[in-house]
Amino acid sequence: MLSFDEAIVLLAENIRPLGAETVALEQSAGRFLAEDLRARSDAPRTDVAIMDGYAVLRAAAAADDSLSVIGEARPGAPYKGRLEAGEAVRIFTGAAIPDGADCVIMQEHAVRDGKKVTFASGHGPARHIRKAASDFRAGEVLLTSGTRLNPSVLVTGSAADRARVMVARRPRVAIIATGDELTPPGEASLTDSGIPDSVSYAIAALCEQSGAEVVSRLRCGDNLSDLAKYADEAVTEADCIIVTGGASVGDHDLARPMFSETGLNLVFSKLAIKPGRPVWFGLSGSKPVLGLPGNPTSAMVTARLFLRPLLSALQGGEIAHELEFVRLNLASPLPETGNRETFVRAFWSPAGLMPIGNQQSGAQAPLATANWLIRRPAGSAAVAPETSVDALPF
Ligand SMILES: Nc1nc2c(c(=O)[nH]1)N[C@H]1C(S)=C(S)[C@@H](COP(=O)(O)OP(=O)(O)OC[C@H]3O[C@@H](n4cnc5c(N)ncnc54)[C@H](O)[C@@H]3O)O[C@H]1N2
Ligand code: MOO
Repeated sequence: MLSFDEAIVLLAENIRPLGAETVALEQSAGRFLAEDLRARSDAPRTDVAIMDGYAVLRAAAAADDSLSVIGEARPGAPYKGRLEAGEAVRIFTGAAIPDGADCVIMQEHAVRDGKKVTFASGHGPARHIRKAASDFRAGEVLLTSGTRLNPSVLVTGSAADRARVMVARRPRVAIIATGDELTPPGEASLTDSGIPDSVSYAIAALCEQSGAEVVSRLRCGDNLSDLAKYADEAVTEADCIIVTGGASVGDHDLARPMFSETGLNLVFSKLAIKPGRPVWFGLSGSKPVLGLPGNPTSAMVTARLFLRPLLSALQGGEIAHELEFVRLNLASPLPETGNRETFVRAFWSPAGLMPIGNQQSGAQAPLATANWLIRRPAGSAAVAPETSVDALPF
């Protein structure tokens, strides 16, 4: 069986970015940049005040000197003249420092009397000036292609002063949940033995969160001709197809056979990981098809490990960026692992990572609490609390 790392290499080798389009900046949130974004001007464009107060020539503004207030500087409305010794310009945070000034004295230290201002001693050595281009310079690359425009990144992107940006096309995803037993949530208890389809909703949410557009989400019983029809439609309408369940070896596990008419080049199936061994990946023509195990915990773990990187790569993102494990301390012991690399579900507590009690692949309730995956190599010995482990936000 292939390892997780080997499978990720194969995934990366088989995904090509979908292409790009230009959108208005206000439509770019959550999208992946498909160009390097360069600054159009320096930021700040000039030296600016970082406090409300008075711009002065510091050497000529000793305590109790009375200075003439010769004008005002506001952000976007600079004082146009030149300031001489003995003069002050009323200034507000963000305004350009007038020529001749080298310091802003906060208004809390000022006593204003008509056109005159004096400063009490004790306003300290700070000049309260942000230097021109101290944030970035004109022409500097602020964001590189492949960067996702999350809210903070959008500040940087907007500051580059561009109305339109080139972004990766959103992958159109079709989700097919397989299993005779599945019902829409709200209907299972009305049947004798149905269970709510809990996985496809979560997978759809993960796709949307990862920048994709879910164009269809179907539930289908274990009937090969129906499934084959859905497979064909999905490959026609979507850029990427996700199948849940039916991944294993049972007589009713039809996730791969359903693509036999449409065509499927299997890239990997069955990995030496726990949970999620039956996860599989292939291409139908050039379109990626990812099969997730039906067990809800296995489905979500494999979606985190493979679906997120896959959707990111379709949008020109870095797979490695989606799989940045960090070292964190354990709050409680972990038992030895078996012969599969193991991704332990855990949550973060003030004492460190706390593995969830129920580690079964079919568990659903713990998914409400687990927010980290601890990665443990196959054949790891038991470890004590305080040990540091590799962990990935889940
Ligand atoms: N003889 C073997 N049996 C199994 C093997 C194996 O290697 N040999 N692998 C086991 C492992 S590991 C897993 S994981 C499961 C997953 O297999 P499938 O992908 O075929 O999953 P299903 O059989 O379709 O379903 C498993 C389980 O999950 C429930 N399920 C399925 N879909 C959903 C959904 N959308 N929402 C909620 N729950 C769902 C389903 O009812 C089953 O209980 O196979 C082992 N078997
Ligand atoms: O590998 Mo399956 O996901 O444990 O139960």
